[in-house]
Amino acid sequence: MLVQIAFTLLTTGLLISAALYTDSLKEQRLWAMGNIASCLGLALGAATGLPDLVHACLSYGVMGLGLALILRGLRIFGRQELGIGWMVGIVLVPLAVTAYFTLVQPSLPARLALTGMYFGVLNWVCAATLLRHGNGHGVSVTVVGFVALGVSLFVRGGYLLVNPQASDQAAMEIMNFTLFVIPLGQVCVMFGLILMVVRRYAERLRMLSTIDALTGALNRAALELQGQRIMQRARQGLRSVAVVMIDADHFKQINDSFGHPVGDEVLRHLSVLLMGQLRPNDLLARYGGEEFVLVLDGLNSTSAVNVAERLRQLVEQATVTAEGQSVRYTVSMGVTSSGIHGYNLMQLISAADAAMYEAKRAGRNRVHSG
Ligand SMILES: Nc1nc2c(ncn2[C@@H]2O[C@H](COP(=O)(O)OP(=O)(O)OP(=O)(O)O)[C@@H](O)[C@H]2O)c(=O)[nH]1
Repeated sequence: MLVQIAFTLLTTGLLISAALYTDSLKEQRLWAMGNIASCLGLALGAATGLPDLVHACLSYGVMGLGLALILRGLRIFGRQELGIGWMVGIVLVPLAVTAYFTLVQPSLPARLALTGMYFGVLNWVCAATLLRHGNGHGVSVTVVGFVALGVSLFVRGGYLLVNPQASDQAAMEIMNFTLFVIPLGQVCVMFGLILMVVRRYAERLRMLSTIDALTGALNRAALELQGQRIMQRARQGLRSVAVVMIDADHFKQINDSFGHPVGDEVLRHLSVLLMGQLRPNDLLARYGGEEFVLVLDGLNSTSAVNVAERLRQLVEQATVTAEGQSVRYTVSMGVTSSGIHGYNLMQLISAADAAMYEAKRAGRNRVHSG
């Protein structure tokens, strides 16, 4: 048990130290607190000198709290919540079992068996929660750990319930099995949780480095990287690729008349509207202040002009409401494709930009191809 506590403390230390260096994840803090509570519960279980009921309630209550915190972290990891009511319930069940089998119908084996089986089931609930809401190596390792912990706690509790006085060979084997599996399960859970945290931070970093914070569209660097890939795949598959440059008309006037925050809202609106119309392989990127680029995989210039015209009309018909004001705006678009300028992304962007300026010169709120 000492090794188990030492290992849990070590991994908790890792979770906490990672939290100190970065803007930490809420689930990471909950898992760290849950681990500390579990260790404390285990240590209290081994403590002596306290009245039996107090000793058992403290130990099981704190262990229950540890698992409730870990389960809450797992739900948050899966973008869900676990209410305080559920957490209190999770802690109260082992307390009620302990009180019943100490005060009402005293039986140490029944108490140990039922609380063990209960903690086993809670570990399975943790595994099921993760399986429903997560994926990746970290999740697999953690699920294996929770399942192993659940099996060993449940089997040990179940055997004790059926054979309260057993001290035969089978009892020894079950004890040896659980003594081997529980620390192993704990190791899997701890490493799995750390892997899951690392993956979340990697996802966060990738988001920050590829997504434009204001509009949610790709940023310019991501456009260049992902756009090149689309070009390459399209060239190999002998498909056409179209590029559309989109620029909000008289945007300076919108900022000047309604204020910068309303201008920001207009940009967000445009981005959401465009994203809602894209197919999975298309790209939308914010190219500059009020300029966006669309990369449309598999479209030639004629089809891309039709798409652009439909988008232009959608923007023209929309009203943006922000800061208590209603704003209508229009966009000018330039369209080109690989059929005219080849599969060089930067060349296509620059041709689409030139076509867009033609649309501006011709009076704005229109689509030009070039
Ligand atoms: N609100 C807001 N404004 C921005 C942002 N980025 C750039 N702008 C503004 O966008 C405006 C662009 O103005 P211009 O380049 O003159 O273009 P325009 O007024 O749209 O005129 P045309 O393109 O010729 O129709 C500038 O006033 C920039 O300050 C942003 O993130 N938010």
